[in-house]
Amino acid sequence: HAWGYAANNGPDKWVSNFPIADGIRQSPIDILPGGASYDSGLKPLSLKYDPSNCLEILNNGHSFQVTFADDSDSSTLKEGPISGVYRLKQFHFHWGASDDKGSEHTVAGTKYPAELHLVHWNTKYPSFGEAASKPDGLAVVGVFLKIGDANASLQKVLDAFNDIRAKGKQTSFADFDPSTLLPGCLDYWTYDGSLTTPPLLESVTWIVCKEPISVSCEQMAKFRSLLFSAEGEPECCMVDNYRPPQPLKGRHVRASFQ
Ligand SMILES: NS(=O)(=O)c1nccs1
Ligand SMILES: [Zn+2]
Repeated sequence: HAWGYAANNGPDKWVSNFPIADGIRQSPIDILPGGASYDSGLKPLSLKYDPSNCLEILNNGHSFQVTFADDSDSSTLKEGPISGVYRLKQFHFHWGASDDKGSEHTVAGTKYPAELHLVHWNTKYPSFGEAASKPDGLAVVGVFLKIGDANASLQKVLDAFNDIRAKGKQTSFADFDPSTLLPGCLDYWTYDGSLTTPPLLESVTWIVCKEPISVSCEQMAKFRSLLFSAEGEPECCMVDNYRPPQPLKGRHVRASFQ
């Protein structure tokens, strides 16, 4: 049976099919602000996204994902801790069954109700697939979600959910600017890590924003209305699709701020 987040196929079981699960640069991690060292050499993030690159939204059975056209350098991440140009491929979220859990990264043990991942690949490689197997191949920007005011930008994404309730469903999704999902302050922590879902490849430069964005509890309920299951299968709510923090194994976390 394929990997998932249930007791029989969840994060503790992934190592049997993906031994790198016990590797030396696995993600997510618990970020200890006191343990991160300020690096004045870290540049501000340069994120430039073109809403016309937005293609579709899909339920892939693990999360929902908004995919972007990545055949040109019109939606890119530059600077920050990385060198070169990385193209936006997709963004997706991880969330909990209740507001007390759901994020993958944690901050001094604090779990947020959800976490946004904006996935970019290094254009020194020919494609996402190629880049995903290289140590400097991917850069993922992580943004925490915190319960508060409803998020108008996020609502545009949630309004598409009726068409993608079940695994394998997708629908067109156009003219969305993902930068409207970023916090006002782009201070970040950064460390070398991995994909947090199988194949768990150790190819990700993680860039985790210190400042969360807001989400209302009604909007969180909408996340939880999606299904892990496909049409015609017994309904299984898509919740708790997060991997818990992994051992740091001697890695250093750097901060872009003091
Ligand atoms: N959750 S993640 O951003 O590390 C990711 N996993 C697979 C593709 S992108
Ligand atoms: Zn993710």
